[in-house]
Amino acid sequence: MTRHDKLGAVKQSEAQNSSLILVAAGMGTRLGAGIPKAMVQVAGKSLAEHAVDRILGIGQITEIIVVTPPKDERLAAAMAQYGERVRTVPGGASRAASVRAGLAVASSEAANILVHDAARAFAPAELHERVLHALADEQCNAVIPALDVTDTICVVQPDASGEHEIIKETPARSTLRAVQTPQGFDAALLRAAHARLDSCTEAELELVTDDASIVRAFGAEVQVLPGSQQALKVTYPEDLDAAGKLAASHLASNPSAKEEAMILPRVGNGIDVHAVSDDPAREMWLAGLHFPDDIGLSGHSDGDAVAHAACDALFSAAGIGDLGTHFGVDRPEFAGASGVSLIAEAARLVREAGFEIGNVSVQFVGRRPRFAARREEANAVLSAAIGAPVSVIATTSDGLGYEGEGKGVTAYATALVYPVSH
Ligand SMILES: Nc1ccn([C@@H]2O[C@H](COP(=O)(O)OP(=O)(O)OP(=O)(O)O)[C@@H](O)[C@H]2O)c(=O)n1
Ligand SMILES: C[C@](O)(CO)[C@H](O)COP(=O)(O)O
Repeated sequence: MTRHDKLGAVKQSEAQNSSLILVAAGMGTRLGAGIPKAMVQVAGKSLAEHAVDRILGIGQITEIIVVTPPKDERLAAAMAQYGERVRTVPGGASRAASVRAGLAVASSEAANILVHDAARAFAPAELHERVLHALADEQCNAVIPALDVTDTICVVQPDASGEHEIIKETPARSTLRAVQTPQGFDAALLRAAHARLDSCTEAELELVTDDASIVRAFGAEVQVLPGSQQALKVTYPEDLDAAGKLAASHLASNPSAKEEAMILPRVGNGIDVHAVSDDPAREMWLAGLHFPDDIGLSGHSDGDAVAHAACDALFSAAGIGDLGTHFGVDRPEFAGASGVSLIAEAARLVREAGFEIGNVSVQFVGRRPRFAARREEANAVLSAAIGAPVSVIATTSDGLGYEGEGKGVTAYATALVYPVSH
């Protein structure tokens, strides 16, 4: 009786249903993009989207479970574009915990389960297919792709003083491989091996770096296939250059992907209201300009409603919160900051989140200040602050409402941003 039979599953053909767990919950601390790594944009698409796009054409993979960053719904929202075949589940504090979250919701019908890193977003469909093909063999219950290593690899240990590392051993390079994903497993085997980790602490799970090692520790044999240079793991900022080249060569050799690569812009709105101050000495700042003939707008900051509305529109377009999120109590350096410095920082944060700014348009409603003569000046100041065109227009409200009575100003802003590769 084979191990496979013991686990109670019987392979019938290569056309067995398979689930794929795409682990995409990591924070990407080594990449340092300021957003979860799977959301980082390369050539107009997030890493998670690149990964899913390469898998969708494989009919044998009947469901793709994307394990998303816990407490962050943005990636799950982005995955809705793929329909029912792609489902999402929040991940855990470690990669292993995230795989377990995926396993908990994977279909019990699946004969095989592939586990794949979103960080290896450019692993070609051909690699997934070779893993699935290997699993179709009755004797193979676990299979991974791996590359030969080109460096000499040594095992280290602390020296007697504990201050330095010394070589413990240098294994023969010909016996070493650099392990990749997708890693493929008989579903029952993977579930049983992971069940052994039920009592592990978070710290213990953190030490588990892949699923093949879990399955091997459980006693199963793991087959090793030749890996793919395209399955590189985006880990450090330097890896994004290589990722950009892989995305470009995929587009060049795949006309349908070229059509799909249309970059969709995103818009956001923002509104801000400030009352005219009771203090006749209060300076009026609006749209980045000082209006010496007017009484200023009240507020903790300079009261620049135009700049504040523009910030919220930018944040909303990029889906990264609002003024309170970014200039709240945890950033005291921005307490009371000028409108121009806030909008400049908002633009920096939007770019850090993987977007370029198309333009920002703001209209304010108020009796004062008289704006038309200084419109070009305001546009120039605000455009320079964000590095993209800003246009501001003004209107009165025909004497109606608080704006018409000269008691306050309302600003309405719209921003357009579009994803770019880092
Ligand atoms: N808690 C975690 C940690 C990692 N991963 C996923 O596991 C894969 C490999 O992890 P890694 O490259 O280390 O990603 P991060 O943990 O995001 O990176 P870092 O260690 O630099 O923070 C990635 O696709 C990552 O999203 C996950 O789903 N859940
Ligand atoms: C699973 C993996 O990609 C195989 O090489 C790797 O172990 C993941 O490591 P990471 O530290 O979570 O990036």
